[in-house]
Amino acid sequence: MVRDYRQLHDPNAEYTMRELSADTMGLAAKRGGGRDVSITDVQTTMIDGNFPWTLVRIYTDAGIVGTGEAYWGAGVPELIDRMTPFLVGENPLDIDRLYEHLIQKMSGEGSIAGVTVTAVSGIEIALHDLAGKILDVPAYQLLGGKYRDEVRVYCDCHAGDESEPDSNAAEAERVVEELGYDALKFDLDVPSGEEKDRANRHLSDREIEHKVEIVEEVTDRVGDRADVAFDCHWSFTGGSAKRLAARLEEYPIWWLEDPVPPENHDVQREVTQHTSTPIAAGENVYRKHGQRRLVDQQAVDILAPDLPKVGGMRETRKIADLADTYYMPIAMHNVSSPVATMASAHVASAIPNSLAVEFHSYQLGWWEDLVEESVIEEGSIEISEAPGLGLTLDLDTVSEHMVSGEELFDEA
Ligand SMILES: O=C(O)[C@@H](O)[C@H](O)[C@H](O)CO
Ligand SMILES: [Mg+2]
Repeated sequence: MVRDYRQLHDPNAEYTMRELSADTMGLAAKRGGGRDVSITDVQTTMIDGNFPWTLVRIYTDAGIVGTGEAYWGAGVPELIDRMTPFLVGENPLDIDRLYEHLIQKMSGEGSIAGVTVTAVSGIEIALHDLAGKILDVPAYQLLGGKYRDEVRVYCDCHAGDESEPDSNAAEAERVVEELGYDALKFDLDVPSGEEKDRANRHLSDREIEHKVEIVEEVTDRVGDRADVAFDCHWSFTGGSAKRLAARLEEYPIWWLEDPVPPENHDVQREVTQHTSTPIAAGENVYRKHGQRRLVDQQAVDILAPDLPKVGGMRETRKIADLADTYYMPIAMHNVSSPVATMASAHVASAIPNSLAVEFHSYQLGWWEDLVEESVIEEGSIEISEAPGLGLTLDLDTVSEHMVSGEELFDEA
């Protein structure tokens, strides 16, 4: 016999597991859904975008298909192929259990933990899309409902338009005025002179002053209209990062990102605690277990997990809740197609502490053509009430931009 909350009120009531699930099935059926669904297949295809975006589709015996996306990485489609037998026959609504199941199965096989988590993330997102469609609710409802109808998006302008002498400032102005963003990011590790490689380098004060100039030009030009972050791509030593961050304290910057390499959280913490310049990091850290240390150690001011890499939608929700116990905002890193961008937006809508979600592909004319819906407008994403992620893949555009040798998905 199974005890449940009804037995607290009616001690004589007894329900078996079968009766309980029949009850739940009845509720779902009334909503037009139904719990009696099994996974039949999982397919992937890769798009030649800013990165090789890996789209994932989960097929079911109810004819309902869920779409997700994994962050790029070597071997991700192969890993997803290896996970498919662990999913076939399972109920796609058991998202948390299936997530754990895959993590357990795949680590048992000795795969590289990081990329395996990336592959699981793509599946986890597709399960949310699928569950939303089965239950006929938008994905944010599976995560606790909405804090906000619109999610703020910041535009990663990379290194600016390199044909312009003051390229960052000119591009900042263009993106604010023509594209309607009020939140931007620029690279601050653009190679110049001897700074050729992206490693953890010691910076001379001359090099630091060059970076200060970039920050000054951009914030002078758009600082009254836009928040601007600067990304260092984990390039500097702790000592140089501290000196740079201290120098930037007088400028109105949103955050300084990844000044030091991601492996050593103690160095990250040292930099963050040494300066009033807000420090963000997190895009290279996996699962709540990795992110927990950044939070607990207060090693960052702003946490920047990448949803289709860190473990998916529920994992990001859990990480956001951990961060919230330290009043720490979440600025989701995102370099994905519209699929994982929309997954990030649903989570950003459902968590209390979302600051903004990144958009990395403003120079790629066909990014939005991958789906039938409009995604980003005037620097924000409106969360739709359509079931699941609320997106329909445009298979013609997918096929046009597939990495060579990839196969198109089966029709739903
Ligand atoms: O925060 C960002 O968008 C960057 O760190 C990108 O992920 C990086 O340039 C990819 O190699
Ligand atoms: Mg970054």
